[in-house]
Amino acid sequence: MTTDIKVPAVSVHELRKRFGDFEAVKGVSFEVAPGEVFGFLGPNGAGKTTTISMLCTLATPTSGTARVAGYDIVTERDEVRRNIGLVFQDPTLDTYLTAEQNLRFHAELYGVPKSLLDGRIRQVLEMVGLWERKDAKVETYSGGMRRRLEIARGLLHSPRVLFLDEPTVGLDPQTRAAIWGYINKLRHLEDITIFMTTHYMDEAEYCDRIAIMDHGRIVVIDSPEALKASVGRDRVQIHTGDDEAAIAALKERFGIDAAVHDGAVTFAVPSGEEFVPRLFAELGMPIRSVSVSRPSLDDVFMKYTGTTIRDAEADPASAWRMMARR
Ligand SMILES: Nc1ncnc2c1ncn2[C@@H]1O[C@H](COP(=O)(O)OP(=O)(O)OP(=O)(O)O)[C@@H](O)[C@H]1O
Repeated sequence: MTTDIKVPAVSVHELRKRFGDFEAVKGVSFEVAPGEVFGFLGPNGAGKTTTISMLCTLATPTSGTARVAGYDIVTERDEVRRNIGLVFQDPTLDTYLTAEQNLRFHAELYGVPKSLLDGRIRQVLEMVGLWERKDAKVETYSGGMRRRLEIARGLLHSPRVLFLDEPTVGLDPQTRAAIWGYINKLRHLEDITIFMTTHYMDEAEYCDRIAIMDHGRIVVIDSPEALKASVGRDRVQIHTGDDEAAIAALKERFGIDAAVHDGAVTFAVPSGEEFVPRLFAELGMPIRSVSVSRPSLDDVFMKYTGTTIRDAEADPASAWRMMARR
């Protein structure tokens, strides 16, 4: 099998996974270039973990094909496994061992050459800021430190593709920021492709490209910038003394449908800056403040899935509708 650098890091063709009567992944196709940071975004149950598990050879596809680091995920499993690193949602560290012992154990499994091992352990532990704590048992580590150690372990055997399934879920904002700091450092230090899933829109911004997955399908795939540009509408929020009256006036005078979000009357227009002077001149009621924002990835998610990622997860009725649509 070739290891030519020009081979896509990940290439997927019509991949499907069925559990009994339920098809969790309904024929997805895409490619990830070497060196890319690629993000899978989508609500709970969209099929992200199932897809990533197939790519990591932990689940067998029902049909379709995929290659990771140039190797087939069904017929060349061992080669795929040797060339990938995994950081999954469920921790798999041995907590009664020290950080260094965990790494040595992993290195043995992956056959990391002994001559390289000491230097490599130091390098990955320094990268995630745990070198000073290498001799402490993992059971004494905080949740954030454990996640950092898992990232270090995922990198130890110099994989060509690192899979991260929700690397920051359940962590506080400071630790999330630190983990992203390591991921960004990685891009510069190692010749590696990063494939990750996330629920967090702010994290998706760091990716070179994002695939939005919904109900087992990829609904759109592009860079965060291109996706935001594709929304084509700005978000305007105004504060007035009477929200109901403002919503009625927006409808009557401009034909705009507005609603209250985050305590402000909110609506979308093609060009917010051009609209604001007209708003002040023609709304016919006092406006206390106004803000205009460019589309965010939340707006992108709304455009392509018809719901916000928070609503999709929080609202049982919408969850039910999503189930019914399947
Ligand atoms: N082993 C299994 N048996 C039956 N159904 C499964 C199995 N694994 C996953 N599913 C179902 O497949 C769908 C997709 O699940 P998956 O975990 O891939 O979604 P996800 O997008 O990763 O969601 P999350 O963000 O919650 O991890 C879900 O409806 C899930 O219940």
